[in-house]
Amino acid sequence: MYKVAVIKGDGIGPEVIDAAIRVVKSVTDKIKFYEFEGGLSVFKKYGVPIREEDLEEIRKMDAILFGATTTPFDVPRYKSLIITLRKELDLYANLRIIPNFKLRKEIIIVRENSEGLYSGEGAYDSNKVVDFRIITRKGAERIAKFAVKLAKDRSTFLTFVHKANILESDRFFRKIVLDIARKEDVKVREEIVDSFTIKLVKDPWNLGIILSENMFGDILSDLATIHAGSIGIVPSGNYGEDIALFEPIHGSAPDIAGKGIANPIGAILSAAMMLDYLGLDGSIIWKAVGRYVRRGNLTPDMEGRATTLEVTNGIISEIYRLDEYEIDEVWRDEVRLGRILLEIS
Ligand SMILES: O=C(O)CC[C@H](C(=O)O)[C@@H](O)C(=O)O
Ligand SMILES: [Mn+2]
Repeated sequence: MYKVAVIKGDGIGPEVIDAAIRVVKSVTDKIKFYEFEGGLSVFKKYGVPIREEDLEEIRKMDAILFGATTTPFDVPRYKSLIITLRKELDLYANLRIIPNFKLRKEIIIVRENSEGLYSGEGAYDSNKVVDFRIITRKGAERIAKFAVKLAKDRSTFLTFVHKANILESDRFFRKIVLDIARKEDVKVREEIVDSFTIKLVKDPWNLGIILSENMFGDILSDLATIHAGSIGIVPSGNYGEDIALFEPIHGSAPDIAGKGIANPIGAILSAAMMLDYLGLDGSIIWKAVGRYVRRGNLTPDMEGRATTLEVTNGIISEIYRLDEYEIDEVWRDEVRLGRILLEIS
C-alpha cells in the first residue's frame, strides 16, 4: 500500500484534487491518502504556511498530491506554501509536460526548482531591495543530470534556455550543463530566453527537453500552455532525492472557485505522473484523458460547457472502456514517457 499526502489547498484546489483522487481510485486500490492542511489559513493560526509536525509526517509518505494555494502579496512574513514545500523537501527538479492531445505532441520543460531567482536570499533597506539569483554547482549539476537523462531516454536533445550574455550566474550554469551533456553525448541547443519566447510561441514542437533556471522555467511553462488549449490541463512533478510532489501548474483561480467548472485535467494528469513515480501505471490515465479531450465536452477554459464533475466522470468512463483499445492506438510518447518517469523516480 502506498501512502500519499494530500494538500488540497484553497480556491479550486480542493475541487480538482477530489477529481484526481476519484480517477486514481478508478485505476488502483494500492494507495491510501492522508490529508494535510497548509497555506494562509494555517499561517493565520500558527504563523507558518504548514506546521512542522505535519511536515515530519509528510516526509514519511511515498508521494504528495498538491492542489493550489493563493499567495497574497501583502501579508507580512507569509511565504508561499508550494515554495516552502519545494525548499523543505528539496524538490529540485520540476518536470512540466504541456500536452496537445489533438496533435498527440507535448512540450517538456525541466525547471530548476530549488534556487535561481527563487533562492529566497537577498538584502534590503528602505531604499533598495535585492533578490539574489543563486546558481550553485550542486544545484546546476543535479538538474543538468536530470534533464540530460530525460533527453537521453527519449533519444532527443536538450534546449538550454538562459541569459548568459548578461548574467554571470547563467554563464556558470551554462558551463556545467554543456559539460554534463557532452559527457553523456547529448546534443544541446542553446537559446537566449527573450528571443526563445518567440520560438516557443511560433514553433514549439521540436524543442527536445527544455531546461532553464527557476524563474525562467516558471514563465516559459505558463507561456507554453497556449499550445495545450488551457493551463488547466498541464501537470507537473516536483522531484527530490527522497520524495516527489505532483501538482497542476495552474493556480487557485479564486474567481471560479466553488462554481464547479474548474478544469480537473491538470490535477488528474499530475496524479498520473505520481502513479508512474510510485511504480504503478499512469499511462492508463494519460490514454483515457487523451480520448476524452479529443471527443468529450470540456470545461469553459477549453471553450466547453462541461462541469468539473462531467469531465471527471467522462474520463473515468474512458478508463473503463480502455480495454476496447489496442496499445498501438496510444500516443507513443504517453507510454514511453510513463516508463521514463518511472526510471526517474
Ligand atoms: O503563488 C505561489 O504560491 C507560487 C506560484 C508558483 C511559482 O512557482 O511561482 C506557480 O506559479 C508555479 O509555477 O508553480
Ligand atoms: Mn508559475
